[in-house]
Amino acid sequence: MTKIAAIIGGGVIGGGWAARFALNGWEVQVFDPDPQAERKIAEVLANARRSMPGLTDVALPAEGGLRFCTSIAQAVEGAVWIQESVPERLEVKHSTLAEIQAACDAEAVIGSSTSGFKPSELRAGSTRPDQIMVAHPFNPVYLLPLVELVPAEGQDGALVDRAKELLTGLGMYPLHLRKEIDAHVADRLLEAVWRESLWLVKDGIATTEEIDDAIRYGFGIRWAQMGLFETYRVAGGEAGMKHFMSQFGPALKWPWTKLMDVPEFDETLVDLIAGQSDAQSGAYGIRDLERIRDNNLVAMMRALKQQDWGAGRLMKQHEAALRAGTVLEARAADIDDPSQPVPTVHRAVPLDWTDYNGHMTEAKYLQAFADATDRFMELIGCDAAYIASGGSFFTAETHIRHVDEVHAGAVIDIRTRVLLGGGKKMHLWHEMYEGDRLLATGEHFLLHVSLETRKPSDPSPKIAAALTRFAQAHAALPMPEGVGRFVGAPR
Ligand SMILES: NC(=O)C1=CN([C@@H]2O[C@H](COP(=O)(O)OP(=O)(O)OC[C@H]3O[C@@H](n4cnc5c(N)ncnc54)[C@H](O)[C@@H]3O)[C@@H](O)[C@H]2O)C=CC1
Ligand SMILES: C[N+](C)(C)CC(=O)CC(=O)[O-]
Repeated sequence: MTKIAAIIGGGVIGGGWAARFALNGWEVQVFDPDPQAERKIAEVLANARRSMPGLTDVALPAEGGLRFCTSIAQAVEGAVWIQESVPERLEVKHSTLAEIQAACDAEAVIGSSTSGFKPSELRAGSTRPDQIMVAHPFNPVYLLPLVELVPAEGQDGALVDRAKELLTGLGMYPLHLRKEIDAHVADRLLEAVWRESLWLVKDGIATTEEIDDAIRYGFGIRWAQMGLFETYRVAGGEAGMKHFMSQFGPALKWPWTKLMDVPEFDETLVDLIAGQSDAQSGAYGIRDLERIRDNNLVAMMRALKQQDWGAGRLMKQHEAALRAGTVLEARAADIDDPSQPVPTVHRAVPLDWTDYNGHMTEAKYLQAFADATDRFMELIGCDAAYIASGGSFFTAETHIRHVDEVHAGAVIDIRTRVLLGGGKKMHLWHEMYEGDRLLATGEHFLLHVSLETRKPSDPSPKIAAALTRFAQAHAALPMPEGVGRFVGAPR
């Protein structure tokens, strides 16, 4: 069943939420009185379409529609999730929430993006206070998985569980805060760093660029993968956290910090910071910086995914959920009709698969075809358990033809045919498509081997039977154009 999300306030954060929902297959209804909102959301969505699908190695669901509404009442109609992202002023939040509740389904979740207000403050004067909770995201909402989910004391547990389930379904990480507090958890940390940084600039100790360098060349990278406490545990050496605390704890009482004071936010400070920021980053437009940020975030999260760690582990779990129940999960025996080429890859082109020519780079064609081969091997029973028992296939020869271009964010499908399958031999033909457009073909000859002797050997009877089943069925198909081609340069 199609799910509907209402986005009330479509600025930086509302636009990010709209993209997160739409790219996960939800229908999105937006209300924002700003005449520029449609244009701004279209730009955020374009960035999201380019970057977000590359987080997983399985394609996201088909994108949901985006509809701009002329009133809050129209936007919340039929919505099971309503995300309020209006400016951070309590009276604006209150009037918006009242308008939402006057029209929305009583069962819908109302999440507020507020960076600082407590849910009890948001709910004051509400007709159905139990429906409202804080769902505080991080910019860019379409890439960063964290959402601080802050219910008020005594809030309906079933609704909180439903909220968590829906957010998890969007590939997000709901961090359920047990107690409400001003600015939640993450913003308290960020505010502390922000305040101290303002002091460092105001006092002429460091420029905005030097402070950014202090973060991005060092502890920022560390934080992205282990956070604070785990990082410090490691820094305690073999004796761990206790040693770390006894060694560095007393430093907290040294005059290192001005964290309790806020520098005067006068014109001089604003001009000083803004001027340095212009000198540091003014050569780029905001949309350029957004794209640079997105490229880096996707590459970092994909690296963490490979390590099965932190935000990367979450991406892996989301990917498994996307794969569940699709043909990409089937086994050979589950494929009713083996007469057609088998779908082996269904994914988007990630940003880091593209090159200086602005399209998918050649090495990644081999990776995509290798993934298709791995998937086909798994399908016929040559899975991790079989390989651990000592048998596998080695590729002996590969021929790739690049037929057409493909760009970041595009969904590609690979369909695989068996040209020859019998005994030790497996001759595969992969075709890569974007929709109906043929992008590339891959022809691969593989031999079954014993991983002990490293020599060709017969596969298990089960694998042989599954391979033969496809080979015989595919033999009835016309021979694909390009089979057996070589690079025919004139000599
Ligand atoms: N910008 C950030 O880094 C983050 C902001 N937040 C929170 O998200 C919320 C929104 O912040 P931003 O998106 O940054 O602000 P923004 O200024 O970019 O967007 C606010 C949008 O709300 C619209 N708006 C104003 N009154 C409205 C109304 N009555 N009904 C519907 N829309 C209305 C405005 O036209 C504007 O497009 C705030 O509560 C903020 O604390 C949360 C996480 C990060
Ligand atoms: C600056 N801010 C308080 C609005 C930031 C956030 O709320 C979260 C973020 O994305 O850093």
